[in-house]
Parts: sequence; C-alpha cells; structure tokens
Amino acid sequence: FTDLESEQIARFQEYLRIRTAHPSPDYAGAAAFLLPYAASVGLRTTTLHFTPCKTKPLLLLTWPGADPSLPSVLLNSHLDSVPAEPEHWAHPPFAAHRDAATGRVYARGAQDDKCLPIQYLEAIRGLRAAGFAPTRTLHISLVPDEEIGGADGFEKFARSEEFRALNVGFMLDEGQASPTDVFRVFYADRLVWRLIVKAAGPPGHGSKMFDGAAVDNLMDCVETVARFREAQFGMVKAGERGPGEVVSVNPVYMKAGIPSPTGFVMNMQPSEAEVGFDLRLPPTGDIEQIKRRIKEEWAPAHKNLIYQLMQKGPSTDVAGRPIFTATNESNPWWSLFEQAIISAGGKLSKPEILSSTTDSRFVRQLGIPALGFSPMTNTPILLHDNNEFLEDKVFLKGIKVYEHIIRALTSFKG
Ligand code: MET
Ligand SMILES: [Zn+2]
Ligand SMILES: [Zn+2]
Repeated sequence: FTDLESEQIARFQEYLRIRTAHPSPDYAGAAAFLLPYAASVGLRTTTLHFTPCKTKPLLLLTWPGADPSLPSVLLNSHLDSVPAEPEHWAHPPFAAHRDAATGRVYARGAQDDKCLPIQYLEAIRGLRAAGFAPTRTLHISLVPDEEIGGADGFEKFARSEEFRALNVGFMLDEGQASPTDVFRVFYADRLVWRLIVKAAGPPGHGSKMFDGAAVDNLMDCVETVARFREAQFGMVKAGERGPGEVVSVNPVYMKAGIPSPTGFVMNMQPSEAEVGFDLRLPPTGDIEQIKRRIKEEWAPAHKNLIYQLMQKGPSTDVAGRPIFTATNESNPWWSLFEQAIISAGGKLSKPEILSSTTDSRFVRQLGIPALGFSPMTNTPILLHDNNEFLEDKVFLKGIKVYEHIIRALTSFKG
C-alpha cells in the first residue's frame, strides 16, 4: 500500500471503532470524528437536529459547485448500525481488526454502511488533488436512526425546509455487497412493515389437552405464515424471482410462558402468547391483498388472535405511485451513473430491487431519483450478520469508483 492508502484504511478502522450500534449509538463520537475530517478535505459542514433533545445529529457536508443554480447531487450514509453479539464473532465487533493474511477488516458496520463516508471523503480528497472542480454542488448527508426506521432521521430531514433548500436532483445511498465481480445497483427498496400477533386463550394445567390455548392459537398463525413464506422463498430458490421481488416474512421474536426464578413455569399453559414478524413487500406488490391475508388468514379474530401492523415509511410516492427510480433513458442520472462505473473499469449487473430497506425511499417518495449502491465486489453479503467484514483492497477500490461517479455526476450540465 502507498502511504495514502494505509492512512485511508486506518481512517476506516478509526470510524469503525466508534460505537454507533443501537440501542445507544455514539452519535456525538461519530460527529466529533467526521466533522473535522470533512473540513480537512475542504468541505463546508453543518449540523442539523430534528429532535428537541439534540442527541441525534444529522451532518451535512457540502462541496459547492461552480453553478449553484443547477440541482445538486446528494451522497447519503447512515451513522448508526445494528447491534452485534460479540460472543459469536471471531474478532471483537468494535475493534476493526485487520487480518494481515486476507486484508479483511472485521467490524459491525464494515459493509453497512460505515465504509461509505470514508470512501466519499477520500474520493473528494483525490479529486481535489487532481485539480477537479464540480459544476453542480455536491452534498453528503450523514444521518441518524436509519436502522430503526429513520423517523428522527431522514424521514424528518426529507420533509424539512433545509432539505428543500438543497435542491437535490439525484441521490446515491447504500446498496448491498456483490459476491461476484459485477457491481450491483438498486432502483427500489421493499416496503418494510412490522407485524405483531398476540394470541389469547384459556390457561390450564400443563398436563391437560384442550383446544384454543393461547400458544396453540399462536402456532396456527405461525404455521399459516410459514406456508406462505415457503411459497415465496420457493420462487427465489427456483431462480424465478430475485430476493427483492417477493414478499418476505420472518418471525423475529416469540414471547410466551410464565417466568420463574429458574426459567419458566413448566406445568402451566399461559393465557397469552406473542410473535413479531419482519415483513417486506416489493414496491409494486398488492398491498391490499397482503392486508386482507393478515386479517383473514394469518391472524383471524375468531382464533383469538389480534394484531398490530406498523408500516415504517411511505408505501407510495407523492403522486400515489409505487416508489422506484427509472433505469432507462427517461432518467439521465441513470446513464451518467452507468457510464461512470464503466469508466472506473467496472461491470454493472441488471438493476435490482433491494431486499432490505434504506433511506432512499424518503427521497424517491418526493419524486427525486435515487439509486442504492455500495462498491463491494467479490464480497459475501454480511449486513446484520456475525463477522461482518470488508477487504481492504475492495474498500480502496471503492474510493476510486466514487472518484469516477462524483466526477461524472457533478459535471452534468443538462
Ligand atoms: N435498513 C434497515 C433494514 O432494512 C432498516 C429499515 S427501516 C426499519 O432492516
Ligand atoms: Zn444500511
Ligand atoms: Zn442495516
């Protein structure tokens, strides 16, 4: 590695060591690291707050363009990460250990998505060193709370006067790693819902067989959902649909039983039981049909089941249409992006619907085009997983890719 490359890897590791994981992300620590760093590459910095307690900063970094009348380009990244279970990791999740033999940097957030701000800033450093000056203004937003739905983060930001004033023409946000040497790009996210089903039923002796116990009712629900899940997953396994093109539904917690000092009371059947599902829908899916299915098949009242359905974010854009970004000639940003990847020596796969969900949806909702992209080829998809890592060379290549992308997008005069 050159001295610069070694420094870039070290900066990535330093950022990964800041504990920005939920449930108590160190946003102040992240801001204290990122703001002076951005200033050192010549960016203007602003901190916005959308909560009265001001504990959730949103950092806005700006590289002014020669023609500020043109719509700007926005690069986004979230500051927070999901938690990690250190006991299941080969290296501590906040140590950012770099394995000398493989170059893998292990940390929670290595892929999702703490590589991005470092790559953005280092790409800007490189472009400045090469004497490049943008025509359009480039903004970077570093936002809190994406992993918990963005209500105090991008959702409020997208509705703010500050956002409107940025006059954003196009946004790039996180995507997912690519296990092959082809870059992946995402033109839509799935809608994210949370479904909680609660069952009730008469309690009884642990030895007694009777119909309609709470856990019995809940198991009916879980089994019905499991059959639906198998059918959807089957289409993915058969290669008929991409992982973002089906409805996914996965149980994420179950709660039942009467606690005792040694665990749970074993000879009583409880009168309540509960299950939580993570539910994702393709943006063009039939929302009403799924709602009907939940009401009539998954959690029918006659089985003593009640449910709460929470939609995290919008289900259509401001014009009432499904939320996605065009990837054809109707969207000039699409071809600019495509060309930039080619000029960086990369190949791009067919645009996909992201199986997970990002802040892009709040921007697309406004009718502003946005693509999901994380420059990580030949990398297993490890977001939210144990032993999340990113290889140093892949990380460094990403900086070069963003140099091409930023150059192309901010030079667009159309
Ligand atoms: N990015 C996260 C996910 O896909 C949070 C989405 S909104 C709850 O799970
Ligand atoms: Zn993410
Ligand atoms: Zn995530």
